[in-house]
Amino acid sequence: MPKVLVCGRGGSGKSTFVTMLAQTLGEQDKVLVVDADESNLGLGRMLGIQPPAQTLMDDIGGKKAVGSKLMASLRSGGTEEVKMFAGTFSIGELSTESVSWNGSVGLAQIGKVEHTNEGCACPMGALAREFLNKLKESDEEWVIVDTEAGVEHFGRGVLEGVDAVLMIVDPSYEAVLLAEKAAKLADEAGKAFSVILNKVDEETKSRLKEMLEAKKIEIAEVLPYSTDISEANLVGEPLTAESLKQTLKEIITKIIPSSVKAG
Ligand SMILES: Nc1ncnc2c1ncn2[C@@H]1O[C@H](COP(=O)(O)OP(=O)(O)OP(=O)(O)O)[C@@H](O)[C@H]1O
Repeated sequence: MPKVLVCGRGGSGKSTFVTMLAQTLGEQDKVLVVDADESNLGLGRMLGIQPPAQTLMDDIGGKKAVGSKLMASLRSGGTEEVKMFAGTFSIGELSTESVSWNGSVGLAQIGKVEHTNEGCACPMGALAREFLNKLKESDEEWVIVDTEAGVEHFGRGVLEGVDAVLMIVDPSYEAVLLAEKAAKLADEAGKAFSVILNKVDEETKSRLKEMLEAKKIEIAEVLPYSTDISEANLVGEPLTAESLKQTLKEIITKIIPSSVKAG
């Protein structure tokens, strides 16, 4: 199954969507959710999964070690390749300390900003790129990547190892502009790109459709504003995808038509 990267502007609903998609896919397959947002702390809570004991960054020696490898590569003028993993690996080979499982859905975190003045997030971007490039999922496994707001991860090449990019667009002009930029960047990288409208009502849905169609951006699906979702997030409860399950299945079918099995 494919690796899917979910992006969007801040607060558009990326983590909410990733959670519900993972729950829906988890009914039939194994799903690894990769949290590539170094600032946000809420994904584990939404998924109802205790975050893993350590991040993938900790697992390979910490941010300083990765930063030194990046510096060495820069000093060599690019001749010294940055290698964080010896070769390819499967989901099952990831250490138990760096993935937490709840049934068929697992959560891994690239790394988090832990200290003031700790420097830029480039090591996280480099790690996310190599991790996704070298992780080989089977036909029964999905990888869903939750990203930081904006398009920085496009610049860092995080999408290199993924198969499809889903962009969450909430009702705002900024989201439309970002969708236009993300569509161009995904096209440049040769990745399938689809837009999901989120938190819309009938009025905002048709306005957004017009604006995106004018920019030749196709809308894969529409998720309405849901009071169940906003209430669960308000009190910090895990989310459930029950009311939106059919829509999510349609989204999955559009990403990869053969993925939804009978029953
Ligand atoms: N379909 C929806 N209906 C109602 N509220 C929603 C919906 N989707 C998301 N929300 C609300 O929008 C807010 C932002 O959602 P979420 O944290 O998933 O966004 P995000 O894009 O991951 O944010 P960040 O950029 O901070 O990582 C939350 O309060 C959530 O409850």
